Amino acid sequence: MRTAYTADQIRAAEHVLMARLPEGSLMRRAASGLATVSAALLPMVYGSRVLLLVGSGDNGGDALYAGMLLARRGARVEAILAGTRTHEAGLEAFRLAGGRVVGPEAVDRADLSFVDLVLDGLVGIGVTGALREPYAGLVRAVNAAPVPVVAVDVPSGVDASTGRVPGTAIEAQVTVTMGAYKAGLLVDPGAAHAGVVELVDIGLGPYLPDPDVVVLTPEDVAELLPRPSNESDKYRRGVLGVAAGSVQYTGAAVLTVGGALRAGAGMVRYAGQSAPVGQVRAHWPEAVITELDRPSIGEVGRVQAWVLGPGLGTDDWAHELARSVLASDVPVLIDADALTLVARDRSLLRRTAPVLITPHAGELARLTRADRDQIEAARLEHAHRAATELGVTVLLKGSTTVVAEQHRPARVNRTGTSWLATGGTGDVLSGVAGALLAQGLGCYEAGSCGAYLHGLAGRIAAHGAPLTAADVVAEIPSAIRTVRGEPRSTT
Ligand SMILES: NC(=O)C1=CN([C@@H]2O[C@H](COP(=O)(O)OP(=O)(O)OC[C@H]3O[C@@H](n4cnc5c(N)ncnc54)[C@H](O)[C@@H]3O)[C@@H](O)[C@H]2O)[C@@H](O)CC1
Ligand SMILES: Nc1ncnc2c1ncn2[C@@H]1O[C@H](COP(=O)(O)OP(=O)(O)O)[C@@H](O)[C@H]1O
Ligand SMILES: [K+]
Repeated sequence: MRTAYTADQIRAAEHVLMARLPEGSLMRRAASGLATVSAALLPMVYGSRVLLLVGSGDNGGDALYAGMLLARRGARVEAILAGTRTHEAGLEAFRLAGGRVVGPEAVDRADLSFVDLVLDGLVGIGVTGALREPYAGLVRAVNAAPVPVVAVDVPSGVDASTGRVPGTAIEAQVTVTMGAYKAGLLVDPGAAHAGVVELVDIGLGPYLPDPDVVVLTPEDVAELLPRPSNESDKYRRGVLGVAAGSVQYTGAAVLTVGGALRAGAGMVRYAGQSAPVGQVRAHWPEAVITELDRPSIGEVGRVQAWVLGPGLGTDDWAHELARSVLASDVPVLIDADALTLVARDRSLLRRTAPVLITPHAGELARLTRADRDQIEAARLEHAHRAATELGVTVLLKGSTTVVAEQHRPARVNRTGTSWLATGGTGDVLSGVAGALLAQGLGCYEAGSCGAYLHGLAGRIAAHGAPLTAADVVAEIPSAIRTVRGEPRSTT
């Protein structure tokens, strides 16, 4: 499990560690890691040109000490001192090693074309709000130039705790982060600015509290995924009910059922009207089907969980069917049209069995009456707030998927690909996560493992080219084999 923390958590841990060490030793450790990563990005350190952007705080200090180490190895290192102050000891050490201070005009396009690497040490976990001048102008100039950038600790302009980017922010190829991952490096929009994140161990580990954010590894997912045993039968493995699809949206039913079957449900019971029933029957003879003549699941038979909503419509029939599903005593995953129904009628959420909702930012905006852009800018905060306010587990979809539940670290998933931004892939995710719920995983585990597998299946299906939602369904078994470390094909 990869764990990540807020700026305050990091600061508190650093404080304790620093009190036990001689002054400056943490910064020396940080700078040494930074110089090592930077050197590896240069074809040859000796003779290469490195430009440091140095801000007024310790982030600038890290950059200066790393610049000192590179200068000692023969690099031509220059520093723009952008702050009103500069880390004094760092600057002295930098100068003694042969580093030169230059004016801000060094970021002119012509000058940058001679630079092999920029180290961004303007601001780290100490940032507040949007980057101010002259930092913002320097960052714009560097972003516009074709020069690789290593961000020190956090890309300047990214909020380390939340991943918010309230103004300009550096676009780094690599971010060398000190002591522990910052949550904002793992969540968009911040993550998109960070590039590859390299962690430098400065000995902070024992002093860190419970994490704010967690990222699952393939090993974590493999351990959490249910696996049939000798005693298993289709009922014991988990039966999922699917209430999805309508006359207008028959495909949603097919995709949800497909996602569920491929993700290992022992059985899928599909309940719907005649049009989607015909389609589901044609595509998935494995599904057990109840054609509904009234909006009730009374005749459907026992299930261990429900998926409610993809393509269901929002008319009175759909509303009644939603009420019937939510009146059951098993976990329910609520998606798509059913989220619109819940936004209109919150009383639908009054139940004791668990609820997992799987909105994209627009759907969450409707549910919580927040602004869509604000949700996308601060995904962690909004997912957590919705989980607390609604008393449910929230899986917020998008380029970074966030799974939030009250009193637990947010689980962040980035296995996906932007090729997944196509109609119907969300229905597949509902089927996958629903199947995991039916197999006995809690909402938090089913949501985070479902997002992981769905994203990975999308990546395998896309392979650098457009995909369809049906392709994602087909690759779910490959994704499961991949996390289990089994060969993808036995042929
Ligand atoms: N404390 C330590 O011993 C260690 C600190 N480390 C480094 O120290 C950094 C934190 O240092 P600081 O606490 O000094 O904070 P920073 O260096 O991150 O930033 C603080 C400075 O930035 C300015 N600033 C804040 N927001 C700004 C904005 N929007 N526009 C322009 N200027 C802004 C502030 O006025 C302040 O001078 C970490 O990110 C890391 O790089 C590492 O060396 C590890 C050890
Ligand atoms: N830019 C992106 N990068 C990675 N994954 C994405 C991106 N955009 C969308 N996705 C994923 O694609 C799926 C789209 O779901 P959704 O918005 O519900 O679409 P639909 O309703 O058409 O099925 C979600 O799993 C989401 O996380
Ligand atoms: K920085």
